[in-house]
Amino acid sequence: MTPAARIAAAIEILDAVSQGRAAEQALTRWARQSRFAGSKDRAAVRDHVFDVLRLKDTVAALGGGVSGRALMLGLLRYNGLDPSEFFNAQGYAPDPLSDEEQSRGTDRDTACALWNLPEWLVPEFERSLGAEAGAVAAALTHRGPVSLRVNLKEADVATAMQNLQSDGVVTTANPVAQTALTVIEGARRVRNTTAYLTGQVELQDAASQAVIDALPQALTCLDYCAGGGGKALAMAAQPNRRVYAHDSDPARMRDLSPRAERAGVGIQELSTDQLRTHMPFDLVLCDAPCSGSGAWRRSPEAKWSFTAARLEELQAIQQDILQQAAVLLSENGWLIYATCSVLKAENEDQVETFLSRNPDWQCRYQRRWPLSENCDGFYTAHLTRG
Ligand SMILES: C[S@@+](CC[C@H](N)C(=O)[O-])C[C@H]1O[C@@H](n2cnc3c(N)ncnc32)[C@H](O)[C@@H]1O
Repeated sequence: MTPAARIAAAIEILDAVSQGRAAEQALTRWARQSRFAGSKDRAAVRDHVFDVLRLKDTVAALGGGVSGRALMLGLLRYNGLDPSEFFNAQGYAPDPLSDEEQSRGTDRDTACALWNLPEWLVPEFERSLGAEAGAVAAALTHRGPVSLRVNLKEADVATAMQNLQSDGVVTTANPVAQTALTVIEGARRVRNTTAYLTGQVELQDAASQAVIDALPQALTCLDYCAGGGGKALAMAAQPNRRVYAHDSDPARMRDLSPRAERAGVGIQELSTDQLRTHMPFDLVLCDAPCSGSGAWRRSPEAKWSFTAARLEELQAIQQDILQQAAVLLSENGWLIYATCSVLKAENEDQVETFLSRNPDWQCRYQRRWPLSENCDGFYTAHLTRG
């Protein structure tokens, strides 16, 4: 496909998204109907769609509208490219720009100053992040790094890096966590490398790894909200831990067992009923459902669909999870709270609410990882009784 044909495809997909189709679904549907598109074409179209979704307000302002065509026009202008080189009707290129389209669009400085956040969220962003709020909003408009976790049970960091390199994946050490690597070349090859297939590395954000690095020593560890098991796997790769995994929706753990097998670690899955027979645990990790605001550059649609009502609903779920998890612990056990959110409402406020309702508990440690070029935004707190 020519670069212009890829833009035409992105326009079609963005129109489907604006009619309510999820971006992933719209991309898959387009790829199925476009057998001529190779893997590089699919990747380029996907990048266009996600770049637009990250920067929707800015590119809508630059393109003078919210149709797929206006958004792509805005993205080209944002990237300093001449739209008439792509909008020229040659081959599968989009139609040439009308006079009106040529003249439409806000000036660059005004468009680029937009925060690209839903308006209602800006005050909570400012309350949560203070002087950093604008910078974090801006960071969410860029692509996130591809990060790997070295599974120290299978390889040391240097060996994993060498093995990746021999399969065309170049990495660099990521300072956020001792096991973290950032992929600087060959990201699309990671899943085919021997290092990945033999469990030496896993895909995992560096702050997610740092949350596990920061955990206190404890033998029996329950990942109460295990989902796909990223954190359970990272815990199981550490020495002297016996790891259990639970999720209120057990179907979300379906990948855990093959991933654990590949990593050469043992993790026992527990249903909600089985928790009672295995308690008390020395440590319970609550990687709670959240806005995902620290990771919105990876799922930019979620940024635009997030509502104040959903935030309230999540806060109630997060508080319930902390209460449910607390009763599963031994007397001196560690209750660990974590989110990939940058919002105080989901982080510090939740810990405060829990402590006010449970005055015999204390917060021993808390840390926020700011969203950066190295990692997503994350938060964790370690709580104990007394
Ligand atoms: C942020 S995700 C977990 C991600 C996972 N820990 C990882 O690192 O890959 C949150 C998970 O919490 C689960 N969940 C939601 N409500 C829950 C509850 N009341 N009890 C336990 N798990 C819950 C969801 O099904 C979801 O899989």
